[in-house]
Amino acid sequence: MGVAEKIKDIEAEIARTQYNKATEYHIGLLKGKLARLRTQLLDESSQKTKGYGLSFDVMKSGSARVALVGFPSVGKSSLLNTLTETESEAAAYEFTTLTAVPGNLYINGAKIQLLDLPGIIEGAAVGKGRGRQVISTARTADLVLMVMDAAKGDTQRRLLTHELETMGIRLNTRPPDITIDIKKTGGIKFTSTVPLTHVTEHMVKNILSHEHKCHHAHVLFREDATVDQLIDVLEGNRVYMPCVYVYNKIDNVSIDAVDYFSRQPFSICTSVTNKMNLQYLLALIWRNLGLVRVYTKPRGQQPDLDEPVILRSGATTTNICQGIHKDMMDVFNYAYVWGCSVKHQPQKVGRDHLLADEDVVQVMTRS
Ligand SMILES: Nc1nc2c(ncn2[C@@H]2O[C@H](COP(=O)(O)OP(=O)(O)OP(=O)(O)O)[C@@H](O)[C@H]2O)c(=O)[nH]1
Ligand SMILES: [K+]
Ligand SMILES: [Mg+2]
Repeated sequence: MGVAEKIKDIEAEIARTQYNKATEYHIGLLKGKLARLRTQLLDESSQKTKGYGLSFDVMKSGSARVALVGFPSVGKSSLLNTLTETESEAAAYEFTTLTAVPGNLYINGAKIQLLDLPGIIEGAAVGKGRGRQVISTARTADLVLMVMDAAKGDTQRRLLTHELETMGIRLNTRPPDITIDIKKTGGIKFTSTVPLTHVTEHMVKNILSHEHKCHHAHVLFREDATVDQLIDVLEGNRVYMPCVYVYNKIDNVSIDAVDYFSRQPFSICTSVTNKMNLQYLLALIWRNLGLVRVYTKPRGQQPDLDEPVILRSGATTTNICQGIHKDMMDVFNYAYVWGCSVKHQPQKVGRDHLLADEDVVQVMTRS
């Protein structure tokens, strides 16, 4: 039996087993086995491409990458054509787009890569061919735009989320707060700092020893995590990224449907053909990428507000200095900062100061 068939078997067994206190242990082990097989499947396919990964060969460019993922003919290419200078063929038949097509978005002075991808269908993650390649490419993005046909909305969202999860993508959530420290001896030591309602020590030990052949480790739970979250930590090949759910073609549905979709978490309704809500979409993309604009101010001059330096959230004074000149940190003394990251305007800060969006920074070098 091939790996894909084994996966199907276990999925079917999990689906037909009713979840309760008596079965949760068994289901936990099955999930562990399933995760192992899925990782094996991912590894196998990347070996075939000589460790190159499965993804489409498109260079990253700009400050971030946003991937368009969705069923065929939901309007991904039409969206790329409307928001960027790039032309990607759009048409009324399914699977019009056959490869990855990059375009540039300009938001708040930042250049962001928008990546059009072929449409995918249910089973893409375990099937052969382009579906896996699409999701592998989505794994390299900083944000996923899940584009859907509002007339089919909720089902598409559920099915696609499952496909992405199968390939190790976790949307709109943080990595679980679990640490697993592999040891040489001493057995498995299990501790938690909070009461656990989803897993037991027995289950954790069994998943570690059966599926991972790990018999000596310190396991620490700092949150009430589920068995799926434990498996995510054990498998270790997960990517965590934000996702915006785009319900497109709202020109085709009732106002009640629009109202309903708009209220779903991380969601937006658009009509590409009628250019409805596209400005708000750009604003949502910006917010979810968490980029930071920083303006530099030369001594004795006004800051240059037309040319922000674009940094990732979590950027410090050091990062902006490195952006100005590679040897800047050698002569860095301190910096003055104006903006939301400081209490006093300006405030003197050191090299590890955390910058906020729209801060102004004046670097003072050692004389
Ligand atoms: N009514 C309506 N039609 C739209 C909208 N956006 C796109 N379309 C139409 O939907 C069809 C498919 O659009 P594409 O942009 O090719 O869709 P796609 O998701 O890129 O499709 P694939 O590349 O085949 O996966 C085209 O006929 C578009 O004109 C919209 O907002 N409303
Ligand atoms: K199409
Ligand atoms: Mg397309």
